[in-house]
Amino acid sequence: MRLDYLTIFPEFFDVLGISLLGKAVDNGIVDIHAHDLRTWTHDRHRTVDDTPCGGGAGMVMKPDPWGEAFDDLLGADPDPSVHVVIPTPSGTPFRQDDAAQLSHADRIVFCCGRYEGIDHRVIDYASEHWSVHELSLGDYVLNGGEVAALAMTEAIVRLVPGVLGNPESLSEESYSQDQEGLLEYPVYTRPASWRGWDVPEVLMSGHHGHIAQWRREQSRELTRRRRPDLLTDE
Ligand SMILES: COc1cc(COC(=O)c2cn[nH]c2)cc(-c2cccnc2)c1
Repeated sequence: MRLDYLTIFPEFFDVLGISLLGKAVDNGIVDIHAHDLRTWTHDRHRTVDDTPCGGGAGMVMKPDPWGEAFDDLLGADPDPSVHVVIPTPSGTPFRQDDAAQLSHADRIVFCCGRYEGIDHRVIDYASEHWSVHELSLGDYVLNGGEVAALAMTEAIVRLVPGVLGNPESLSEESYSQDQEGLLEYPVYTRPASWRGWDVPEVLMSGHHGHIAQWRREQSRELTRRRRPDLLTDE
């Protein structure tokens, strides 16, 4: 899997060389390239933004640098197997299913917007050539798409076979299919008693059936309290 990041702050993505994703890069499972969008500017000030047509506060990212970056990175031939991801507050919610689908992609290009956003014709042009996903990390506004791109990257790449040491752990996570889309149950480890708090007895019983039942009940109760929207049968 090749991941490209178009951004005016490419150093944001140096962190991808650390830990799990770093190992995935070292193992050649993932190939990461961060690009400074100003590479594709030609004026003395390396300008990437301009005032919004129609007025309004703030600045908008000019289309030209993005178009020239696409030309260099992707060429002009349409290829639906290339996924262009634009993190934006106006996107569809990024969910585990999106991470799962994108984990099968051979190529993902993250377009990290700043200011008030990117000239919409960039999205129109990209949509004619590649598979474009305008995705929101959550209902809040960030100064740029870089932090969202990092979070989405981790959610996607950890699902790629060979990246995680223990793939079984994926099946028991919140939102995973095996977890029936419920929140993950509370977890514990040693010591059995800590500052007056004990590990629930059932987890020390060695009775796998009771433990599984307790975990299912905990997941349902937690989901009912915190995320009733995830419960389908109520
Ligand atoms: C591509 O267009 C963008 C992108 C971003 C950065 O992403 C997020 O904030 C985000 C992504 N998931 N959830 C939030 C921010 C703006 C923006 C800023 C200020 C006012 N209005 C819009 C625009």
